[in-house]
Amino acid sequence: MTRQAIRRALISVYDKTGLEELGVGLAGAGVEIVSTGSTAARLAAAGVPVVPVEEVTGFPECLDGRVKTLHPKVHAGLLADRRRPEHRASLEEMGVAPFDLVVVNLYPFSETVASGASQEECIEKIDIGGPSMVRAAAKNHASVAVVVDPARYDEVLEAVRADGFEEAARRRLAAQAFAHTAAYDAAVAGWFAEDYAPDGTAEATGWPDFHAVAYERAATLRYGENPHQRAALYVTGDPAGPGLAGAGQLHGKEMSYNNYVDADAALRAAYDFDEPCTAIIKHANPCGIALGADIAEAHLKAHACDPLSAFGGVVAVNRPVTARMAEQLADIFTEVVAAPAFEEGALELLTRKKNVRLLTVAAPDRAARPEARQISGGLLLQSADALDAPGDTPDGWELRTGAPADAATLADLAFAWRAVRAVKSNAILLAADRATVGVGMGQVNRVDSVRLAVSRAGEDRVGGSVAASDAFFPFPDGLEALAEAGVRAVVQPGGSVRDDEVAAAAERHGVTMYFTGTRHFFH
Ligand SMILES: NC(=O)c1ncn([C@@H]2O[C@H](COP(=O)(O)O)[C@@H](O)[C@H]2O)c1NC=O
Repeated sequence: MTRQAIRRALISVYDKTGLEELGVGLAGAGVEIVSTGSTAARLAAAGVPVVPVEEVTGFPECLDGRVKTLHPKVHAGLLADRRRPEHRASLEEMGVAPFDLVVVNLYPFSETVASGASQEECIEKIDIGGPSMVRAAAKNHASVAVVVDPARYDEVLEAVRADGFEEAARRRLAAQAFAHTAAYDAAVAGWFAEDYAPDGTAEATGWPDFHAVAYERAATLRYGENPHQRAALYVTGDPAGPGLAGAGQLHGKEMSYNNYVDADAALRAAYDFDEPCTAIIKHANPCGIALGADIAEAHLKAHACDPLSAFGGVVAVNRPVTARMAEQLADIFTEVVAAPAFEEGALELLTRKKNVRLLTVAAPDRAARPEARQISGGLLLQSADALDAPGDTPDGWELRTGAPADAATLADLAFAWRAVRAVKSNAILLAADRATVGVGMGQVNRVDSVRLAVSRAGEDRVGGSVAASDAFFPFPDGLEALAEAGVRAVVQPGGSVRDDEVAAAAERHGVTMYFTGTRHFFH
């Protein structure tokens, strides 16, 4: 059996988009329509002949709609495998007519939870009969076509005219249907697990004992981190929502796997600041982050940090790209520019470069979801590093050595402290005039990160700069190397057993040193 002619359909939809057109088309092709409550009412109002499901079941819809379609007269009609003579005989014996098409979409459970509705209301929006029909029809796709997406109604009408869906098409519809109910169940199970972990620990630990998030493929990428690796992009929730996965691409080549990784790091850095900020990233590390009076100035300063490394970089900004910034960018080979928007003049200038990828990205919703990292055989979850600890602003800092910093120095230290969060650990970041001048990243000891930051800044710029360290100095050597290079103020978490030795070194060199009491490792 390849095509399965569509003569009888069951329609029960919460989202009534396109319902009338579907009903009119089906009825016009002579399809008998069986339907539930308000779906049937909408169809009837549109002049579509419809058989109420109660007429099929001989049982009234009851318990406030909790039971409408949960009946053998419905489910036998959905589950009978018409390739099997004994199933056909059973249907005849029981007086059950089979369905060829099922069109269902479910109560909006996630939307109800997101609206802040009460627990009772959320529970009422857990669809039971809908998923039962969808799963039954999907299992029995050899005999039944199942449609869960109103965007497919045109295909349904085409199939009706073509004497039904091909078997392969029914299988694809079944795959979509099972993905639909799986995502639905993941949302319901996740919601329950937050409050009612079977082992009772969710409330105490803040972590549900079950974690499932449904992702849908949004793009197939040319390759992964390396050309021999396959890759794809998956999104959860709104495919055009906040953050990089929901970005719109205005221009340029297809995004690559590494473009996504770097653009994500760049957005993370740029959106850590309220003031106009530009972050330039290579291999997930910043080669320049800066604030400016406007975005063009921020870009100029960020680029000046390390023009050599900025070649082929990924740029993110937290303000619309202006024509002035675009002029600055025009001569710099840049892989990606991610911004909330591009002013018209900027777009005109940047689109002259064939390859540069221009992305519009709504501000990432950083604190909304736990961060996940895959490890062999498992997944680590952590709450986001939200930059909202008391020690993330100078008001919460402890002056450990030296004279209090003047306002400009304090502003540079505050900038360096937020910016160092975007640098892979061990991270040392040198800054002047609220711009990075030297970044030491990813070293396996802190003193090497210091040396790297100092050498990248160069003698001219390191003198008089300030430094931030993402974690405490375990020994005085790092602090000494900074002071000897000319750094005059340092901000770091503190908390080492050798804090006194580190402080003594800072005192000796006349370095102002603040402790934040909070740490920003980034691996
Ligand atoms: N209880 C049932 O037997 C049942 N059968 C279908 N539904 C759902 O009821 C909705 C359609 O109902 P109505 O046609 O009354 O608007 C659909 O979202 C469908 O998934 C049911 N509702 C909830 O479980």
